[in-house]
Amino acid sequence: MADLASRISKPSDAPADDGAAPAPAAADGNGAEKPVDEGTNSGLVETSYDVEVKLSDLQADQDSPLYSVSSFEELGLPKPINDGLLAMNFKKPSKIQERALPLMISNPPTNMIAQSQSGTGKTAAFVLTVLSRVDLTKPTQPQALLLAPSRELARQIQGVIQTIGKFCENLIVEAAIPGSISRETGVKGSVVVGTPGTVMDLIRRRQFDVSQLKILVIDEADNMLDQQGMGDQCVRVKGLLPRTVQILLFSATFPDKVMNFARKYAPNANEIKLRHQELTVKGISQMYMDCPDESQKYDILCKLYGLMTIGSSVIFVKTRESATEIQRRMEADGHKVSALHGAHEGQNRDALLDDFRSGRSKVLITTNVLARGIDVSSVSMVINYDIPMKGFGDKEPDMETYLHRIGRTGRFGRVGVSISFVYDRKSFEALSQIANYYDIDLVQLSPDDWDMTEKKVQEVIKSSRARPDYAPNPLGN
Ligand SMILES: Nc1ncnc2c1ncn2[C@@H]1O[C@H](COP(=O)(O)OP(=O)(O)OP(=O)(O)O)[C@@H](O)[C@H]1O
Repeated sequence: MADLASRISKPSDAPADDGAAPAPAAADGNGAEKPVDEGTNSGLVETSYDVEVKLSDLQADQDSPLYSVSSFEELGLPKPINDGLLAMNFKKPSKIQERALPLMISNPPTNMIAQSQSGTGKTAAFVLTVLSRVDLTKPTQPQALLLAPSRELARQIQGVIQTIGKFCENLIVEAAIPGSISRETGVKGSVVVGTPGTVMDLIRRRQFDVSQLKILVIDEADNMLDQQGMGDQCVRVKGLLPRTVQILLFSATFPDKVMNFARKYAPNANEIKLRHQELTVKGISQMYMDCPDESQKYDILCKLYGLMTIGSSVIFVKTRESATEIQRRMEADGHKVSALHGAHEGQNRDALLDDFRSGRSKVLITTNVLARGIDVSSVSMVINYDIPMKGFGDKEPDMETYLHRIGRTGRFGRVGVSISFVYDRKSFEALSQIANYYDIDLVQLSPDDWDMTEKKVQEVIKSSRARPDYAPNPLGN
């Protein structure tokens, strides 16, 4: 407890936007108050003034992971790819894009292990490399394979490739996730994005010809290569590919243990690494809620509901059962929430996430299945209802999962809030270790001072509006 105590700011010590994105440039509107969401019982109110943070300001700040000096044109990518970037309104590369792309697109192809904070544009970095390698005169010959840990992330990456590649004639991008590839035709695209199990099945059944693959990308690579998880499958997939394949491994986190394995998996790779103290995104204000005991967590969550619906929010819980149970109770209490986890059918999961992306649903309760990679820019709050733990018997805090979960907000220079619920010595100590590891000062919220809680959280959320120089994401998020 002492550790966490040294890491926290009491409500009166620090402004709510401590550690948030650079100072807001302007406030417009008159600050008039209006009810947040009729039909909720939170009684919270929303002030209507927006605050603008210009992306161009962030990209001029040398300390920002979005900083860069060059332009996409300088990379010399083919015109259809540059046109795709223009259509996305990507004006300048982020730091990871600027550093990694020249190394990845050069010839002869070299492997890459690349790390960069959540929401800083790793996807576009590897997607541009993939597009630069594909020969569009062979549209049905698989040439690039991208692996991701969840069907949602695979679908999202497929969408990004299709969007950036929309001017690349004959580009066919297929998703290799359960139920997506017809048994009769097999894989008939030049780019394939999938989950390892399905990809493995397709290759084994000879429905996916990998003989001409030039590039293998593994997103969330530390998770994918972990021997406790999908490591074996990724090793087997690689064993079936041509030996010359270029391997790109990307993640926001690379614990040392996995890094050693990653170096064997992608030999002689260029490496872009960060220290763990550099991993948190400034725009995310990290807070914690000091709950008196476990039974009160649910009531506190319901009290926060009004704030959660100002933008969109994700609530992370430990198990599928508790996701379903919290959804049931919140709905019974008149709140509108969705729950997405691995027990749902694939297509049901797709529909739930599509609703959340489009804003039709604003509060999503989920498990670690959506902790990584999912990019929905309107998410302004993440709640760790349960602190992420790992190891047999949940003995240690899961540092990586914490970072990925809170990274669902604060995407590409936006601001957001994360609130981690603690209620006993174990959860307190786990969060304290996380705070020490990443060198973060967590702001304490108290359920006994609801006015202060509301003020601190609202101050951040209010400033999380879309930037004026950033076009809406063509994926609709
Ligand atoms: N150069 C750019 N200019 C403007 N927006 C960008 C640029 N590159 C990426 N983005 C946007 O930034 C957001 C976050 O990017 P992305 O999803 O690739 O993050 P990430 O680094 O993969 O994060 P995570 O570690 O959470 O997977 C996306 O909405 C993307 O469209």
